Amino acid sequence: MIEIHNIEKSFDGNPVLKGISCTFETGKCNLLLGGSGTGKSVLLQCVVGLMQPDLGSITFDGTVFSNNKVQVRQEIRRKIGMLFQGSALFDSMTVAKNVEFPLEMLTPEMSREERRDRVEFCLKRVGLENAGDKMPSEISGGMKKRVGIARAIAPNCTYLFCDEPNSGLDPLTSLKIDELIQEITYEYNITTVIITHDMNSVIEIGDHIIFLYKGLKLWDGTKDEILNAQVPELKEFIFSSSLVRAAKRIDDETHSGVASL
Ligand SMILES: Nc1ncnc2c1ncn2[C@@H]1O[C@H](COP(=O)(O)OP(=O)(O)OP(=O)(O)O)[C@@H](O)[C@H]1O
Repeated sequence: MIEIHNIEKSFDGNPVLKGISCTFETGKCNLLLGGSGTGKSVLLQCVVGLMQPDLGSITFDGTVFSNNKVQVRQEIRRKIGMLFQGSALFDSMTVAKNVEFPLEMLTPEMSREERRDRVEFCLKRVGLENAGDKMPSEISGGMKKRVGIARAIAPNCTYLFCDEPNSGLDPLTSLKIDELIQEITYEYNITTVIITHDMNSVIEIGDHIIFLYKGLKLWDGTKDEILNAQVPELKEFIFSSSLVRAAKRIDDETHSGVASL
């Protein structure tokens, strides 16, 4: 579990995170939800140590991360897998080499053969057992995301952070990527944090959703609770989704008997 306590962050005197406290639960898909510019990426960067918060603390399974010794921070960082928004694969390396890269960096004790086996296992796990020799330019956007996931889990991560894993994907591919992330989260009991503004993901995989608005946490709960949330800013966000509006319209019509006329 990752615990965030009263995180504040400003840029040039402009507050972006205004005292955020929340938890990311183990074995669950924790979604950071919110509109553009609400501070999701800044919060994620503070959590993974790419940015220093001005105030507050972050704890990974009981170990304080922020302001701790470099060695402790490095230990925690080694347990973090990242899936970047644009997949961020190395274009000059094959798919297999991309997945092997963090193993070379983080687990020098592994032999070349062990690394190869692990790469093979991870590529198989994400459904890309035959793509190891391909170059990133030869595969689709959805496959790139799968490679990104394989690379993130290769060093046996305990925490998986995904920055908008559905960006640039069609709805069906998005759904499959969401399902893959959820399966991996449950299978390895990892703490997964996903930045999203996609209501489809919320409804599909939102085990725990944290709604940010203008640097504040306004709500948290599950996918089963979100449609009944009584926070006006969240309601506005949810019902800006055409899909949710359409579903609500059908529901209203069904209950008023209009749909059967
Ligand atoms: N390094 C930085 N320097 C100055 N301002 C920054 C920096 N990083 C982020 N910001 C500002 O912080 C605010 C929140 O940005 P952030 O990227 O966290 O939003 P977001 O919720 O992730 O949005 P989106 O969904 O569009 O990616 C924005 O106003 C942004 O301009």
